[in-house]
Amino acid sequence: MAYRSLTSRVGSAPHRLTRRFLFIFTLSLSCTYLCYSLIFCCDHIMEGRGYEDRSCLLVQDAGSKKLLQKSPACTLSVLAKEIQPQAISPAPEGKERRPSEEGWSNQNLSTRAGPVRTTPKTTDQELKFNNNTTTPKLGSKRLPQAIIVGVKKGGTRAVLEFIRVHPDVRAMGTEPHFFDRNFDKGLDWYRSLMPRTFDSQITIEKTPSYFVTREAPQRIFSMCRKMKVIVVVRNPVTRAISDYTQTLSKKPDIPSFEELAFRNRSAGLVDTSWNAVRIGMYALHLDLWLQYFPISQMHFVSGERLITDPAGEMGKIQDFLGIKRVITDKHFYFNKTKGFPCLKKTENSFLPRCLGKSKGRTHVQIEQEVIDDLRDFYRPYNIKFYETVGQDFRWE
Ligand SMILES: Nc1ncnc2c1ncn2[C@@H]1O[C@H](COP(=O)(O)OS(=O)(=O)O)[C@@H](OP(=O)(O)O)[C@H]1O
Repeated sequence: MAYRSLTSRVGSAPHRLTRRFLFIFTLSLSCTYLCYSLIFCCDHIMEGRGYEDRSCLLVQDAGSKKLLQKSPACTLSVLAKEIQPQAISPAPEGKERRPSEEGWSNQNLSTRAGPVRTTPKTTDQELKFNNNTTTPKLGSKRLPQAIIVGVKKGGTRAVLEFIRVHPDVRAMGTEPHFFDRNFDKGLDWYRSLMPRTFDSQITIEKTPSYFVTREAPQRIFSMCRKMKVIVVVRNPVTRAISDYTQTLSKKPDIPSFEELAFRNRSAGLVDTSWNAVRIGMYALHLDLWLQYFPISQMHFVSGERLITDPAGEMGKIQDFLGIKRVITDKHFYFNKTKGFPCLKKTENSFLPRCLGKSKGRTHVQIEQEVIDDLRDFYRPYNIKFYETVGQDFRWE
């Protein structure tokens, strides 16, 4: 008996040791597993939809370019889906399609439903449309985030030349006419024309005919619904005379301004089919743009104030673009010979520069009576335009 209890006590000591060892081993294994699971789980939280959605929302909601760039993956995905011009069928004749109307979603504008619900994937299409041309030192060619859409003879060249002095803006020098004449050439063609930019810079182009091109708002919207649209407007009567003066300088044999402007002069019937007259009916054209873009996404520059107070107008443009007010009155001087404000230095040179000879021409002399009749004709359009824009341009 004494022997049995002795052996059982002697035999249980290593047994207990083994059990203790097994217990500690199991405990440490469990701890390791728990830690691993926690880390593993966190990884999944970071990659989960909630995170992606938030980064996409930045792109969707932010008007500012800087936010766009903070979530590049989403931006790429948004761009790739938005820009497929060949797939956009024209709106039915006489009826512009509103973005909210049915059927629009079939036109590769799936981003309206929101990239927020899409897991960004890099497809061949995306690679094609996105920054695969990036060269770290030179930047990359990007589609514009802001466009000066008009108006012809409003002062669009002055705005472009002034804004490109800003270090955060790069502009295409010539007019690409993509959304009117060259739309068939496709977005790759359009983008290839753009200057190289860094992430912090805005790409901008100007084509004054866009404002009066029926398809332009829809096409621009389908490329980038967050596009910042700039319109430089000028007294429509002066604008028409400026337009006519330009045409006359190229074709000296055209009929007189008066002959072209009126269908029946004595009855005071204005010929609205003449482009020089039609362009100045701003309220009509603006209606089409407002079917796609909210007024807050459009900025209207006074062509008159651009001459009398260029720094003031440029200040407002910089605010609209969400960039620092770098261009101030220090950048301008009034050139008495030219009769216009000029830049003290430009984007590429420290020398002063005025716009070319075709900007600031002496206008053809037009009878005061003709001017008065045209002013009367434009009055209702102007008033409607002031009301819509919320600015009085004082053309009366
Ligand atoms: N700083 C400065 N220098 C020269 N010209 C200036 C300037 N600011 C505005 N303007 C006015 O710009 C008018 C030409 O407008 P656009 O550049 O839009 O013309 S175009 O549509 O690109 O042909 C041009 O019209 P005209 O005066 O009729 O020639 C100018 O009045």
